[in-house]
Amino acid sequence: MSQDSDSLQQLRRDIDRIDESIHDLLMQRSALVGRIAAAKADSRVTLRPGREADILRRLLGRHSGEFPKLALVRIWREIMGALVGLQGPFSVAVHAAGRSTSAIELARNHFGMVAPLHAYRSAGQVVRAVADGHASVGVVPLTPGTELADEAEPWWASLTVGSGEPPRVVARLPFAGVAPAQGAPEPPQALVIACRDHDETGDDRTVLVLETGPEVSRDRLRAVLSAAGLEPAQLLAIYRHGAVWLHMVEILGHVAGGDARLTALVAPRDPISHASVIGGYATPLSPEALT
Ligand SMILES: C=C(O[C@@H]1C=C(C(=O)O)C=C[C@H]1O)C(=O)O
Repeated sequence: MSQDSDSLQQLRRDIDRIDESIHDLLMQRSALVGRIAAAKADSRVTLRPGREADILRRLLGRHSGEFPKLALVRIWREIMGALVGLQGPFSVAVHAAGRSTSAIELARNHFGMVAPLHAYRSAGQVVRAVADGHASVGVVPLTPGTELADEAEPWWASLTVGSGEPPRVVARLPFAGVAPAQGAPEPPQALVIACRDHDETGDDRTVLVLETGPEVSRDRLRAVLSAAGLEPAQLLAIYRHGAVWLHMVEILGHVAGGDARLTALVAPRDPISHASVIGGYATPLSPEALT
């Protein structure tokens, strides 16, 4: 026979009642899935990263009380990951570089426990798996500021070409990251690709690939972008290949492919000979937004 006090027993009955309410609502939320899937019948990809970001921002905006925001985000990531998987086939291709499991962890944390993950040995294989429809989305590790020279073309360069609905960058992980512990290395990051365009959310970043001649400094590139009205947020990677340099750059805001500022970038006297939008994403939540 339990020794717990009557008041504890009563509190536990309250918790059981609340759990059942949460559970009922979860089942109700899931019951909408058929209608949601039907409304997307003409779309190859059911995932909507922009909508998911809107939901999380809205909930965090109304949140109060003791329950930790990070835990709130994690619960909703699990719910949304499960619901995407109920709308049709959904799988995640991950570039598991070397023995590192960090991209797999990022993918699990974002897409939840239910989504099947498949590890690939190269980022190029991940892009192909997504392009061919073998995977719904791909997760490729990102180390901002990466410099590559004369190796095989990086995966992101291949997103500038392709017809039909080629893979595009649609999210940056972690969407809800925590600040690294003091002295600890930068936490792992990744980009998510899928065969659809990013939906504007009102707080977004755009990823551009810029082609220049050699010896274009970061400062020069920043100046040229700013002069064209595009605010560079971060230089994500550079690929130096003989006389052709490719730069993957993150821009503040949502920039559509046909934006006049992109045309202005490729002016005859400027160092940029080609500019392509390869995707975009809802700006990830800052660690401050989660405390
Ligand atoms: C339910 C939808 O499909 C997916 C699941 C979502 C959810 O569980 O809220 C949100 C966006 C989509 O990734 C939707 O598009 O609204």
